[in-house]
Amino acid sequence: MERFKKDVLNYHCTPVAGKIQVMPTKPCQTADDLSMAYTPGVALPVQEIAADPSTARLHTSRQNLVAVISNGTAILGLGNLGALASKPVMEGKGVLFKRFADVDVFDIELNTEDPKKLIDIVKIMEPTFGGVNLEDIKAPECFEIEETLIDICNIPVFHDDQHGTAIICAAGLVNALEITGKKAEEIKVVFNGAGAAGISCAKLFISLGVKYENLAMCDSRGVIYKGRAKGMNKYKEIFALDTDLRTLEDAMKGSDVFIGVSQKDVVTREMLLSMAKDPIVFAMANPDPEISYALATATRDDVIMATGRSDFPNQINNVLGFPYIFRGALDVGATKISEGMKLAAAKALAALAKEPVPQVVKDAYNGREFSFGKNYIVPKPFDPRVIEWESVAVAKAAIEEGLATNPIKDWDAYASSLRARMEKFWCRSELN
Ligand SMILES: NC(=O)C1=CN([C@@H]2O[C@H](COP(=O)(O)OP(=O)(O)OC[C@H]3O[C@@H](n4cnc5c(N)ncnc54)[C@H](OP(=O)(O)O)[C@@H]3O)[C@@H](O)[C@H]2O)C=CC1
Ligand SMILES: CC(=O)C(=O)O
Ligand SMILES: [Mg+2]
Repeated sequence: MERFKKDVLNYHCTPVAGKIQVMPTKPCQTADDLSMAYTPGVALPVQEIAADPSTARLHTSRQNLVAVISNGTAILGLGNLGALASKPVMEGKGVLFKRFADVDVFDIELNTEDPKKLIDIVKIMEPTFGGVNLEDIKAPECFEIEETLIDICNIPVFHDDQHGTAIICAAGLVNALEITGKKAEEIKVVFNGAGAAGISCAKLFISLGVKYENLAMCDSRGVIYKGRAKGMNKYKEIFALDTDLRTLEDAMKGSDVFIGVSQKDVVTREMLLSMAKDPIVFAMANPDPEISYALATATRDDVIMATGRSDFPNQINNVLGFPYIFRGALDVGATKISEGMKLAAAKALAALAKEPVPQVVKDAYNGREFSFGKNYIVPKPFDPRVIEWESVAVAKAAIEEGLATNPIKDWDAYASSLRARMEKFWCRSELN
């Protein structure tokens, strides 16, 4: 552990501090270049944009630029540690946006817990960005912030902890159900965590067929039941059960699925043993899950076990969502990210997990073999096919729903452009 800590801090400190920088995309070597990049030449695109705002797409970096915005009130599962402390995570999101989907990011950490102030600041910044990714903003404020910004902005606004998480979790659930032969309409599901991630995942589970009466949601006070007075809000109220269950331990007995989006180590061996046959456990709290991978798999050999971490099988993490969803949305100039676009992303991920896995993916994971089954229910983040499957699905859904201001006409050319983006990060021979 000490060694890991040293390596991680060293990774962040050297050779330069932090994880991301800004690079020019045009030459600036000569006086002529300077005349074009800056004054007097720059006046010309200024006038073009003033006359027709849609040309900002052509003359500036806006359409490939996403704001990753946090106030640090729910940093991973570490809690409210403030805006400045959230910066390593937000820079990390920037790295993943770039590495996996060639999207540029400015990370912006805002020193306010006032939703109205945060909304006003983001709205004021709309001319700068092609999209806004809200991150690690705690519930319930995150819901009002996102809902309002979606209404008042003409660019996609997406709270990653809500929808990115829900999309991957839904893809994982669909495949885990297929492997265990269970049906969404019949399963008993326990959620631990009724915040940004929990509420959004639960809503998507309902649209996949899970029944409200079979979904027990818990928060830091235990089961959310009808009539509970303390620690409630209107988002939790939707999932309040008419039940005598009061604790997580009560809810776990006989359940088929456990979704953890809360805190580390809150699920015991006994709770896992009390679940039904072939339990599905997505313990997604970061950096440490609700029950460790080692304890869960040592306790039950019939468990399908997933965590949010990179170092165990089945990483259910929104890294498989936000880069590709924004890639598709930006490329068609989507004004919003709709339910249809989210569902298209989840279906694409679930389907890709059933395809044979190419060598480049195995190489990225020390030569390990992957095939669809209980230890491989969603694609790996280092799978260069995800961009084509997921971003294309999202772009198509945006067009079908009338949300695209710049619809794609030539899908083969679009697929080639996505491959070209990936060639910046993988060499061509690896991708073939
Ligand atoms: N793997 C992934 O891709 C992702 C994982 N996550 C993880 O999910 C967790 C929650 O994130 P997020 O929803 O954004 O945070 P929020 O702050 O919005 O919500 C946290 C929720 O967890 C509940 N909670 C806290 N402690 C406990 C506990 N001991 N037992 C039961 N519930 C508890 C809170 O209860 P109360 O309402 O009573 O305060 C609240 O409902 C974090 O660990 C985060 O890392 C989040 C996004 C993506
Ligand atoms: C992965 C992520 O976004 C989180 O844990 O908050
Ligand atoms: Mg997050």
